[in-house]
Amino acid sequence: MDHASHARKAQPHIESPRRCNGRRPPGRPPQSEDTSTPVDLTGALEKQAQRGNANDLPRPHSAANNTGGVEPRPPGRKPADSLFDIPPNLSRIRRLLFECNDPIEITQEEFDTYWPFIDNVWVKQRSNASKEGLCTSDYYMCRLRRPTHRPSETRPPLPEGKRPRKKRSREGGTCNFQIKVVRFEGAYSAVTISRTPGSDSTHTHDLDYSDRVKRNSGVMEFVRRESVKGYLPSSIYAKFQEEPEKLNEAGGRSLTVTDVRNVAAKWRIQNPEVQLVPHEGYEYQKGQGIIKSATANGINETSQLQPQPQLPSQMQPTLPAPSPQLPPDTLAFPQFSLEFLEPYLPTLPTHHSEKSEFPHVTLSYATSMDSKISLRAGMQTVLSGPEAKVMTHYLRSRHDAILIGVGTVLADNPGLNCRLEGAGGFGGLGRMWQPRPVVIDPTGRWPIHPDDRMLRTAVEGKGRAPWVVVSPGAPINSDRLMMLKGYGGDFLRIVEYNRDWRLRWEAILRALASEGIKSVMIEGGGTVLNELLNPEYTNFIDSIIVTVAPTYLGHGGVGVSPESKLDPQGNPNAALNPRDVKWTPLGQNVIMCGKIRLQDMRAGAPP
Ligand SMILES: NC(=O)C1=CN([C@@H]2O[C@H](COP(=O)(O)OP(=O)(O)OC[C@H]3O[C@@H](n4cnc5c(N)ncnc54)[C@H](OP(=O)(O)O)[C@@H]3O)[C@@H](O)[C@H]2O)C=CC1
Ligand SMILES: Nc1nc(O)c(N)c(N[C@@H]2O[C@H](COP(=O)(O)O)[C@@H](O)[C@H]2O)n1
Repeated sequence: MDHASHARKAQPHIESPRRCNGRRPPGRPPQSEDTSTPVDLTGALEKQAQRGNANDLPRPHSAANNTGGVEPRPPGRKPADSLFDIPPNLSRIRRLLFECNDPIEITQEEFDTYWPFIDNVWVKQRSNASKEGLCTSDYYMCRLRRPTHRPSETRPPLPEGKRPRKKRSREGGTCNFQIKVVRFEGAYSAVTISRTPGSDSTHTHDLDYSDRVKRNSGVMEFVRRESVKGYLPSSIYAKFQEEPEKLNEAGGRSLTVTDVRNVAAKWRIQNPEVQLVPHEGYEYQKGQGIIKSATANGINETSQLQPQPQLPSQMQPTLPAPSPQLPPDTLAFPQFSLEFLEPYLPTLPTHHSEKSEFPHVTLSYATSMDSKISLRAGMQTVLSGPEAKVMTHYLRSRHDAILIGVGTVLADNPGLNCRLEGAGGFGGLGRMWQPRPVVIDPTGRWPIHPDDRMLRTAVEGKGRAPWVVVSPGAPINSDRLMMLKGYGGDFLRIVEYNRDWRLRWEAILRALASEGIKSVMIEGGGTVLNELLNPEYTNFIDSIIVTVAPTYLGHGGVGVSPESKLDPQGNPNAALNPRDVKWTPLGQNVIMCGKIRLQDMRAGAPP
């Protein structure tokens, strides 16, 4: 984006699946099965059924007995009028990828086609990459590994007159099912999916239960594609319900109109002037919602799944409607006081807030005792305990933007959203409390893929899509531009450099302010923090909130340490001393808060 422009009306770009040529990767030993042609999913399904370990899986239909499972058409095409382009055998392949009875080897293209329809089942735990980057292993655990509720003794007492909410516990308790997804890239590309040694052999629940807990991104992508055409969410929802077998096959049986609204809201925010319309043959009627037009088929047929007829006001229920089930990664709102943070935070916005030249800047990161923020560059390292993590998400909710360098995106694949209960997508409306992720990527190193957590988070209505700060020479072709814009993100070109051909932070911060960002929390990584802690930039930093962990990560870690400073006599001096410092223990961590800026450079700010 030209940083003064707000034109974000691009149509979405759907990436085509990557191709592979079926060759074995160099240096990889041949396996007992012939892997020179990767096992195709339907073939794997056949084999499982023949070995008798496919439980009650039906054998694949042939074209002759195709009663719904096999689609006699290639993926990526859909019959006229259908809102779904469902790949062949989807429901059975979803079950295969859910059960993971035997290791499965598939092509990258098959993985890209089917994984979005089953990703709701899994939560990624960690990734390992080989030295050459040709092989990556991603470890996933079943999303239902965690319990739904806290034990009652840790729950705070309810205010007087409030009835305890009925909490359903998880079907079958928690689930210890874990898988490993190994990808070989390069000339040959293949993906193997297998259970990890520590995994249980089955889930404690069925696939339908996972689908009820969370919608998969394949289904949400169908919703997004329809939303960007400017249709009313209730109309999209009604249209989906017209194809129940397709919706079920894709795992979307539990799709709600709220899910559709959340996806549509993202596009709507950027296109407020567009008048949303029902689909052709539908109309909106007060009190009835979306109904089929009388002209459509000669009858005035009310859509079955639409809002209930309204009750007269005296009959409206007095209790609030039960909260929809929150996503499993929701963080409970802190029950401990975070008051100590207040002096270091941006002031809460008012209607009269003036536009400043620069936003309030908070540096916030977690460090070891030896000032390392990760074990090594490119490796995500957890340093915050549960309480400090909740604090970080609270801090995210208090800033308009969260900024990181591209090194951190590539290392961590972060969500950069606020997952506190009550934030948008976690029980809150729209994008309430959700900050804008900002990535400094001057040379366009981030490939930007729909599977990236920041994009997935945006699609799921649980965060905003990122703005990517680039330099003028960054390779941004129209596909990348359209894709990022399609998700609600954008590129921000900065043309001011310092002596070392680095982007000037004043320029980045000024551009963010001109886009309406009044506060930005900078999380890292090492390169970004080390630059900003130098005297050249410290007058742009308002405060610093550091989570200190009781560990030494050692010499190989990514360190945070500004350049040394000398006094006028040439003797070494402390590089930076934060002011108004406060230390607060929080669980296993200690939080250090301090102020950095000496004079306020922001236009209109008091001296
Ligand atoms: N514990 C914690 O709280 C946190 C830890 N981390 C960890 O930090 C590590 C990543 O740190 P690191 O590798 O240093 O990466 P960074 O995230 O700091 O990104 C560095 C890259 O960002 C670009 N960049 C940053 N500033 C500028 C600028 N002024 N002008 C131009 N480009 C700029 C450069 O890209 P280019 O090279 O393309 O020019 C640079 O190489 C990861 O392991 C991550 O897990 C990250 C955040 C928080
Ligand atoms: N506060 C804090 N503590 C840690 O221990 C960390 N490793 C980080 N890392 C930062 O948080 C990002 C991950 O965010 P999501 O949970 O994916 O939203 C990561 O990219 C770092 O910026 N922070």
